[in-house]
Amino acid sequence: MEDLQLNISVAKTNKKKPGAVHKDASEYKFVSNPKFTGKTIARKRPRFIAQKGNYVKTTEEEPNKKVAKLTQPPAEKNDNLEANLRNLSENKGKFQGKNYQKLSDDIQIAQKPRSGGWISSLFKNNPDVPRIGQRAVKPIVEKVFTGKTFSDLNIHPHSVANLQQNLKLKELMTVQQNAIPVILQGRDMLIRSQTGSGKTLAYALPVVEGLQAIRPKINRHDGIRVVVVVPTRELAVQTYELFVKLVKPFTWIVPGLLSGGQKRKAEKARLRKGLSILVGTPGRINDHLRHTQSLNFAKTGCLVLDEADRLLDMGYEKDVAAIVKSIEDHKKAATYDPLALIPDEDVNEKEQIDDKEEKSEVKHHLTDILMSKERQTILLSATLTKAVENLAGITLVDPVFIDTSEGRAVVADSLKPQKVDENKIANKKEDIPLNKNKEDDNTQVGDNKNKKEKKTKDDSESEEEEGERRGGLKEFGGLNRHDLFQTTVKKENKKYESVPKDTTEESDSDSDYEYFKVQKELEEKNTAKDIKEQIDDINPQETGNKFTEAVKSAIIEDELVMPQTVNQTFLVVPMKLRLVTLCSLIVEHCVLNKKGGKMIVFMATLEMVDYHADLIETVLTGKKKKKKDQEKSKAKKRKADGKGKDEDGLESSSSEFEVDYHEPSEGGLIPVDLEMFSLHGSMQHEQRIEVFKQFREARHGVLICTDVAARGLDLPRVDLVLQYCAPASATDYVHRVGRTGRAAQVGAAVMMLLPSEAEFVRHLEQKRIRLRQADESKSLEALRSVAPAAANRARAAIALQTQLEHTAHSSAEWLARASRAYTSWVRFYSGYPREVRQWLDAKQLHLGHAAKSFALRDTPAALARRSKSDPQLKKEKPTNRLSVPDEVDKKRPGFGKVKIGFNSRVMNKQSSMHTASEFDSGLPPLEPSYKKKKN
Ligand SMILES: Nc1ncnc2c1ncn2[C@@H]1O[C@H](COP(=O)(O)OP(=O)(O)OP(=O)(O)O)[C@@H](O)[C@H]1O
Repeated sequence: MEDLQLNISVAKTNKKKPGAVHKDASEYKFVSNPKFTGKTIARKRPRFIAQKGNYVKTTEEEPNKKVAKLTQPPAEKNDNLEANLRNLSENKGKFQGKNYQKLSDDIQIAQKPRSGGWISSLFKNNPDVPRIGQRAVKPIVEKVFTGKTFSDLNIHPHSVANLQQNLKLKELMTVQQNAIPVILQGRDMLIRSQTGSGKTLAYALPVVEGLQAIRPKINRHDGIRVVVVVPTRELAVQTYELFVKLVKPFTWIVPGLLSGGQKRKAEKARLRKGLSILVGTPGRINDHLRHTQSLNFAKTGCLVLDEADRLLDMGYEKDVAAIVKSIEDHKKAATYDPLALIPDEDVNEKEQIDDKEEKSEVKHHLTDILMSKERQTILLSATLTKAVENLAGITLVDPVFIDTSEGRAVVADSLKPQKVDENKIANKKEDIPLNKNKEDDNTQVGDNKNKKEKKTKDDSESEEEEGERRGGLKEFGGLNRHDLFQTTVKKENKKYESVPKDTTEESDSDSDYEYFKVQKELEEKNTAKDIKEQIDDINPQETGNKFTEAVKSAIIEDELVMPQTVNQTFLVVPMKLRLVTLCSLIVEHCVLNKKGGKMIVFMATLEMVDYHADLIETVLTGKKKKKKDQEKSKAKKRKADGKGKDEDGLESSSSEFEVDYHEPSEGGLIPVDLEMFSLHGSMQHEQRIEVFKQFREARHGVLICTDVAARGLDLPRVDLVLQYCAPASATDYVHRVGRTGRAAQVGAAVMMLLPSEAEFVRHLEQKRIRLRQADESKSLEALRSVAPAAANRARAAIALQTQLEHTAHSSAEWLARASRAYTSWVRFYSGYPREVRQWLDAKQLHLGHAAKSFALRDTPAALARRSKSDPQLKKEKPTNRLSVPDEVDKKRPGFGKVKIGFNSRVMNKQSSMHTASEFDSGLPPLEPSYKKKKN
């Protein structure tokens, strides 16, 4: 190891009044000298020079003249430290670099602030904040609600009543109105609609409808009928919970959850007991496919890939491909079992009769598919990528593309090229319920596809004529054919409106039967004239709106749709002011806001999340922060190593720190009442789900998180999304912002940018996202309530920054966490994908200022040294650890043969690297990466 010459100067390196007492760690300077001779050399610049333990004061005018000899060193502790340092340098062989670092940290911690706090140069040398003029951007609009109700759909009245009474949902959302009838037809589908637009219900409701209609009724031992794959555990829990609510009236349908991090044994037992609907993360599902015999997809008739682009982005492509392959293989392998068609003996006679009648009345083709060897596949996302297009190409057969944004094709069907008068249809789609598939194009779907539609044709001549005229147009701008009877059916349905809230028995097939009878009668009553009148309003022209074309053009256009109810702004803040600005925005929104705001703060790395959540909570609320799990494991470790000493044998400092709140003097802070939550992919599973549930229930508070919370999560009442770190792509921006303004609620989104990053908004404008620059001068205002004695907001910010720095330097643990957070952010920053690097350029960063924004007082060089010696900071580059290594693939039965149809190179590797560390499949390591050598 390189020799180190440690020049300990007790003078501050920057200007200071002569004779001042030196208390800041930056006063010490460590100089590397390869020609180290063992001597400690005094430097000229400092006014206090260390000479063999004696402190000698010099003057600036006569630097070599000793004017006074201090009998005592400035502080005993510093003296010890200095002696330790010297000792270390002399015993260099015995110690590794981290020991030096440990001492350097101890020196920093030993420094106490002066009574007034450190003088912070927060407001000096900051770059000017540029004014980014707003360009005329016309955002793409998507109408959220349709004015139609669930009873307008051709679904079971118990479902309608359940939605109204238990889920409190009445009106149909656009995507639901468009997608549900098509899904009920059993068509494969790609759905794109904006965040918070109700996509989950758009597929979950028809799936439950299809399942409940199967006769004889399915039971949990029949096998898994529906598989729903989602990218994160929280989303899996959320989706599973929705299914639980939807199947309430149909208790014979059993949903189940497989998400990473849970005990495999419990999940195995659940699978053995049997499930009808399986919701899970791809890694975990695959894990069970390999290890759990009872997981079989032979009966699976529907596969849903939610947040499809993210599933591919996260490196799950192999797992997704393996799931698709398993479904195909299991279905093929399943032998035809004629006995299965014989009803159970214990089914009573009456039920058998009902079943028979209902069987002949299968309402939806989806029910047929769920009973057959076919498969329906549904892909969904608010944003599309080339990888999704490729995935669609592989997994979808004769698909329909539904895009709910205005001005674009509402529906693009792969079956017959159609030219649609888009504007007219967009205008008409809310008002005019249309009939769906026509006979002439149904033939292309396959014989078994549209039994119900055949019936429709018989019922209505005019529909057939219309179908011919439109060349079999699949225009799902309205409701299915049941809508045509909606008014009368609604009246008749009244008697079915109440659903037992706690249904423990199977729903009564009597009422089902009666309902179908009434419905049939009503259908018959409906005249051809009525239908024609309604359809005549639409006169779509011919040719040209095919699935692939529509998807391609949607991807090429690369325009993103944002909820119009979200007020989007960006705030340009110089680096040094970022942390205090963040605190100010939190206080303003969650403390000063009388209604009590609920906000999400997105950060780049899990180290940042952990550190900031604890630091801000400690300083703003004055609470002692205990990280229970960490503390426990540390306590155990300490016990094992010898009481109170760390691995270097040095006294370990307490990891807890209580903020000393002074009487409101100039530098004093008063604690505020604030609920803090943090969420990232490396948290323990139980903790992670607990935080998710707690924040979901909370009325106000702050969630600091990584992008693990950016997708699909429906967290009620979130009225502000703050992006503390710029997103890795415009798509990520959309999904982060999408956590607010859901279901047409009002929300706000603020993106914090550095002056060097300000032009990033131009990139978003190109995607038709419109943002307004917020006035940064007011962003610190809220801090005056935290530091009431401060003369102005700048003083308040300085007081807060001082306290933040003081806390960050209060123990070795804090300091290590701060450094880790800083280092992880620097690494993250230099890994921004190429598309955005011109605006988010690591070369533009001022690392010294950046350190300040992490409440650190070190120089970048010192921080780099610390990160090198930090055993906890992973040295290897972040890898896509969710994908299974190729060599492991080969060992899996059947897995190695999977041909990955969608080009994994298409996926943005950079972006997957960014997210890789945030997500965890919950899988144990497949093989130990190395074996420890025993000496
Ligand atoms: N018909 C409806 N009426 C009112 N609210 C609804 C309706 N359907 C769904 N919602 C609510 O809308 C919210 C958003 O729904 P959901 O989570 O399905 O959106 P999403 O489109 O999947 O969003 P993301 O793209 O972010 O995943 C949920 O709170 C849900 O309960």
